[in-house]
Amino acid sequence: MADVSQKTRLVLQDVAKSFTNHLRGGIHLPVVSGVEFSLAAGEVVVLGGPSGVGKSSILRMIVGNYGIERGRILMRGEDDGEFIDIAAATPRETLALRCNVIGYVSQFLRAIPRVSTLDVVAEPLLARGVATLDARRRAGELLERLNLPAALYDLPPATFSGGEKQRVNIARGFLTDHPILLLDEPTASLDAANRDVVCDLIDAKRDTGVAILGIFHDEEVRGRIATRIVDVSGFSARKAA
Ligand SMILES: Nc1ncnc2c1ncn2[C@@H]1O[C@H](COP(=O)(O)OP(=O)(O)OP(=O)(O)O)[C@@H](O)[C@H]1O
Repeated sequence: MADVSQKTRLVLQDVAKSFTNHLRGGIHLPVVSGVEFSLAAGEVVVLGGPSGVGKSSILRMIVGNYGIERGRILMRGEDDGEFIDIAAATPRETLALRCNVIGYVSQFLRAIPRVSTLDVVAEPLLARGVATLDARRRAGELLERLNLPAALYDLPPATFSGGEKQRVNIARGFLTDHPILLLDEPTASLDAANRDVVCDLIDAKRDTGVAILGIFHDEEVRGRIATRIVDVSGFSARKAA
């Protein structure tokens, strides 16, 4: 059983995931089993292990995008608060957790047609009750910090370059103050200068006591930001296969 202290924000207990491909005669693909670790406020834990071992699947289970086949994923937003098990949460509870407790920067931005960049970034703040003008101002400041040209703010990000879309996605995820933040390869398409900005943003979040769990293939970024590495190979359900 993973350690639980006052500062613990997230606990995974005996979590397993496999996929069944119904288009291929029900082929069963085990991915991870016995996943067990915890994450505390002020930590930056990086999931390690080779491609395909199950790192993104773990993040997607934590955020409630993938069903959890076995085990518990417990989370809470404050010291000594009640843990909620996302494996047993109703859709309404899952949405509330995403609004208030857990932020997620996915690998790719899901652009909504016709919505401007500024509004895409401001949206999670609006959902938490921040006034429109204030949310848009804060969105603009963060986009500026991420060196996105101001001429792009009023355009929908659908036609942006990979690195531009990624910076919009990062701004959207970092603008709110969720106590847990999940990052799936946020620096993959960025140049060195913007990678540095994202590392600084991660450091700043950690300093305010956010619990951060991420995937970073870039060794230099990992070395700079990680306070601990959890090697997912140890939970590979295929190791015996
Ligand atoms: N929705 C899905 N349906 C079927 N199989 C899936 C699905 N999502 C992930 N997988 C499979 O689960 C395994 C783990 O994938 P995952 O993306 O979690 O790995 P990863 O460690 O994040 O890899 P990478 O470092 O390459 O991003 C892979 O074999 C992948 O094909």
